[in-house]
Amino acid sequence: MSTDSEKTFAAVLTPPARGAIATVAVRGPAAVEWSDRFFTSLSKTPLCQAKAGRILVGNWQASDEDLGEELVVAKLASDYIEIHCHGGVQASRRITRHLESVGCEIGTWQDWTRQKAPDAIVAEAQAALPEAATKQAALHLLDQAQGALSREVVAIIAAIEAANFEIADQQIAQLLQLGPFGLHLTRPWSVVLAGPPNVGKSSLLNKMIGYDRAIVLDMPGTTRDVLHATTALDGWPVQFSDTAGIRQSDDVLEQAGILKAKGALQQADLVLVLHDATNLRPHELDDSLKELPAAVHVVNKIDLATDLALPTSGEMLATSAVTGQGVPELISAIVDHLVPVRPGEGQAIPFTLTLIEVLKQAQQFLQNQQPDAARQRLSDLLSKTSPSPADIA
Ligand SMILES: Nc1nc2c(ncn2[C@@H]2O[C@H](COP(=O)(O)OP(=O)(O)OP(=O)(O)O)[C@@H](O)[C@H]2O)c(=O)[nH]1
Ligand SMILES: [Mg+2]
Repeated sequence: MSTDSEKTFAAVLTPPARGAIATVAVRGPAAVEWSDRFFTSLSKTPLCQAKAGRILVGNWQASDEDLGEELVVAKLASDYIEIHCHGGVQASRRITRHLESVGCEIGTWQDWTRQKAPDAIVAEAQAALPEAATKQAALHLLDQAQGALSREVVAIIAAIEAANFEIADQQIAQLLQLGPFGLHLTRPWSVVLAGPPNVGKSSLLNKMIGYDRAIVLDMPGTTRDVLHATTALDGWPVQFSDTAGIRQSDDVLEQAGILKAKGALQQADLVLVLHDATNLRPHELDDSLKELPAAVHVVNKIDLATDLALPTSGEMLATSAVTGQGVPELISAIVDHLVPVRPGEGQAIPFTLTLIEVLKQAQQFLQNQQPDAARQRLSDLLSKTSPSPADIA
């Protein structure tokens, strides 16, 4: 079996979608030789004779029958070639097929990133970066891609090796506290709008996202399926789900919608339970909407109920989906619920389920007086030869 330093490896670095240009990168001892088998530059300079840093225009052709493709090849180092061909899927796939036919290993851009990253956590962060839905989420992932979490794990290993078990335990606990936040760097928070029919759930959704995503009608039972809309609140990615009004119903279709609505409640990070200011009946609320683990109660349509006396407890907010009154306050309340603690710049954050799981295992080992096992578990996280964090779970 060839080692990483012996093998020649290629990957398409651009997304498999429409685009003007696609880039295939080839690295390894045979990168130049194998590219030379297919590429003829206009100047007839073979890549093996070109200096590192040269960019050559030419033709990539597998055989005389093959029409070939005009493209650009950059020789970035004696073992590193970048081929810039036409965009889309087929042109780049043709090139990787040719390279594969002469023995080149083909991988994904994530494999490419993994190979170049200094450790497995950095590699995971680099692979996760394109999944970040907002700039703010991307900045925190960028910190991890630049080694913030790796350095913290190294510090914890050092604390264990120095027999500072209590400090190591605290450091792991601090990281674990940020776990739920870290998971949302690549996956939006889920906020579900729920309540009785006709209270204004769909209207409020539309108001908060700024466009008409859901149908609004003065008719109870308008929304049936669960509708999703993703947005950013204060820079954090949030997926809203609008649901069918929950009530007793004999209508089979409505019942199906209500069942879906109840299912959505289970997946939510936060539920906005809506009430109608013109018809406040909190005691008649369906059981599924009582005692939710995370809920904000919202009295909507306050523009129609000017003499309404609202409880001032702060758990009840008042809005008008028509005038927008109370909507900024509601958005602030949502953000405060979802992101109560905001990590600082450069802070270490575990950002995958596997990272969190391994940290928990290491903590458990420490608490069971098995420091060697804890240290090993943490070292595995960094190691590129051990299974990557994504493979461990
Ligand atoms: N005046 C006023 N009318 C509102 C407000 N919010 C919603 N409405 C009206 O109330 C009616 C019902 O609104 P929807 O948004 O469809 O209510 P819903 O809760 O989604 O209803 P279902 O999908 O049937 O459960 C529509 O006529 C809206 O225009 C509000 O804040 N003020
Ligand atoms: Mg609706």
